[in-house]
Amino acid sequence: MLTNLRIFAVSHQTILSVHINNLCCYKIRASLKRLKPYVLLGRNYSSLPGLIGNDIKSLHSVISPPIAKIRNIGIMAHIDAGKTTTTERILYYSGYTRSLGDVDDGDTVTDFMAQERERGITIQSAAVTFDWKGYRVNLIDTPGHVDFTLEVERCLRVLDGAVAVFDASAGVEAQTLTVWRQADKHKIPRICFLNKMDKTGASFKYAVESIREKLKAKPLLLQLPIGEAKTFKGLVDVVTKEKLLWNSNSNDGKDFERKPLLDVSDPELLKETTEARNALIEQVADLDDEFADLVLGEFSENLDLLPAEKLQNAIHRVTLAQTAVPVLCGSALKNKGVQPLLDAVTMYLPSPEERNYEFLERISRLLLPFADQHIEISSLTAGNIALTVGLKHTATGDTLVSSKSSALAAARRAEREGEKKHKQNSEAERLLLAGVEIPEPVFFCTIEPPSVAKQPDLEHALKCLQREDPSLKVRLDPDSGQTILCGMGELHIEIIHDRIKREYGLETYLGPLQVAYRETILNSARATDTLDRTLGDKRHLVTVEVEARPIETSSLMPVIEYAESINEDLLKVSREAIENGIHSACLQGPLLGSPVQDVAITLHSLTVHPGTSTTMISACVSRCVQKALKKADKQVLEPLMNLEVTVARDYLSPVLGDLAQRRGNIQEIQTRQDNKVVIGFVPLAEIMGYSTALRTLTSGSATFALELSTYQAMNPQDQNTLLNRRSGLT
Ligand SMILES: Nc1nc2c(ncn2[C@@H]2O[C@H](COP(=O)(O)OP(=O)(O)OP(=O)(O)O)[C@@H](O)[C@H]2O)c(=O)[nH]1
Repeated sequence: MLTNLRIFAVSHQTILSVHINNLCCYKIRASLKRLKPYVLLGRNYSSLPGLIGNDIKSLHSVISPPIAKIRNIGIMAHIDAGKTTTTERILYYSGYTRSLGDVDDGDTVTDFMAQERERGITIQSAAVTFDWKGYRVNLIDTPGHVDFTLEVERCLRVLDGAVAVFDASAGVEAQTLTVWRQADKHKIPRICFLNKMDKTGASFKYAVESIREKLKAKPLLLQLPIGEAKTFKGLVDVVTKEKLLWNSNSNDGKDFERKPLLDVSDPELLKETTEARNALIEQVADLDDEFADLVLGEFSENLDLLPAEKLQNAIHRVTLAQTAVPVLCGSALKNKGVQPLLDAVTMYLPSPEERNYEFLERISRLLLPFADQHIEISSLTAGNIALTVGLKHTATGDTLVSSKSSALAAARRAEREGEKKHKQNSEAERLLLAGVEIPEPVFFCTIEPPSVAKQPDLEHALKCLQREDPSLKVRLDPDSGQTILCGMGELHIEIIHDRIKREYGLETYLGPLQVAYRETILNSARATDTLDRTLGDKRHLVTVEVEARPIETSSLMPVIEYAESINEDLLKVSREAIENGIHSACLQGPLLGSPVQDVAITLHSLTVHPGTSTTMISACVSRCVQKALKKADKQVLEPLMNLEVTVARDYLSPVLGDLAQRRGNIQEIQTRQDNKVVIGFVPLAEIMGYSTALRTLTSGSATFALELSTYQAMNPQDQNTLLNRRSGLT
């Protein structure tokens, strides 16, 4: 009986606020735009179980579980490894959904932005909450496409653990490496799931080796596959020495058989499993002293007697310490191996308590996310993930606290505790969540509203989009007055364009996509400048002398130095104006108007007539710095990308030939089953539209991943071609 439930809808602009995790707001907004109804519950939860019929099964998990029973986990992987399919299976087996969603049919729960369903990829992270065997799991599905790295980073910082999903036929792929490094940075315990064991070319051994070699991680083999590729039909649980077989007549994989391995029925498999278990025990004992004591003492005579639970506890500790990673396998698509994966999530990944985070947040309205539904709750225990609405100034990366004084008190307490323990622990115990690292956008293009009257609407839409996605930058071109969008890739900008249309009803026009170049100088140059202006009866007079010189360290911000002769008092009052002037000059280099990097600016002299405004000082310094930059020998820097192309053997030559024409620099060609993996560098300018070209060259059989490596100097010939093209000479 659901009479106490109310349905409400909110205008999408009010849903821009974010809570601890920032993750779910987009989803609300995307759904609201599609006018989905939202379920709002009253505040008295004592009667909740009675209220909820079996129709809304997942609402039972509204009741807060003890913190030890909470798991905040993310799923991360290379594009197309099967994250979304795995998530869908998880939701189905946990009883959260009633039918199996399919990415290929576009009806998954977590990929619910319209573009995601249409393109079959994950762009924004979806958070869903479900229960599994008495545990509350908050699960965040993260995007795999390189353009959306920031979204992944934003998720990782609130996770207590993660499941890394791999395509068992490909092993560790480029994007997995990037995400793995991010997870290392945030010290997130992980387990690995080797998915697609049913696929032709799937190899458990190969995938495990690539985890060892490429991720430099110690894999703990908790399962062995029974069969591979077409013959894959189940798994062996190495810890418990049981055989798990999925009934081939069952469509959804819900039912499977778990039987102890017996000498009479499976002598070979039992032998292999015993060997794997002994190896696992040895490996864990090497990493965990408490377990080593057990193994060397009580159970040294017969490891078979060592209870599975003791081994599981030790694996949990080792996973938490991140000295090794449990490895499991299965096939999400063929509905095999997902339930044991869920068991492993609850068994081996930590609770928020074990991760030592503390939250203080007190917010007026809290909502629990259930993908397409959001339920208002009165309170939430630490470690959970929730949404809040109506905040006006909070942006991605912020930490919310109830008051400044409580934040200060908690920070002081954390510091004291940090001092009491080890110094190196204090970072983990820091109260404030670290902000997200925002990657520099490498592409830009102009964006225009359908009419001048719509410019304010466009500005509003861009402001909202930027608050949720700091990797999107918007600036105004000072010369043309046009609005410029800067993003992470072609797809990123295309999606933003699409969202402005769908969510804000604005048909905008994009200019051609351009590469974000940078500039630097190759030698030192000095310049002097004087600004003398009389405004009303006030004379503004400034004279400056500056020197610009190249520096070795890679820095987008100019290093600012002052000569000793500069008057201290004058510097005190005008330092901010001087630095503003220098920064604004370095934003627009003399060659292409691109940001200038790797330079130091020294102020050699400064004279200011009394009464001169700081704005005039800024303007004079800026003009003088630009003069100096212009005098020096200049160099264009272009974004250089790491490229990894996986291609069938037969198509290797055309791919290599094409990359040579794109100024590609091949570092290595690896063999991966029947495929070749080409690893190298290529300038971003040459790789625009590459997905279409690659598809044509290889009849659609190749995939590729791109990641910004660095900014490199262009050779003189390429630089001349670019400059001539920009000035309209060619
Ligand atoms: N053979 C096989 N194919 C699978 C399996 N799991 C997923 N796939 C297929 O792989 C493709 C990609 O699956 P997704 O679940 O969308 O992968 P994803 O990692 O979420 O992709 P992004 O959201 O774009 O990062 C789809 O065509 C799936 O049907 C599996 O276990 N076996």
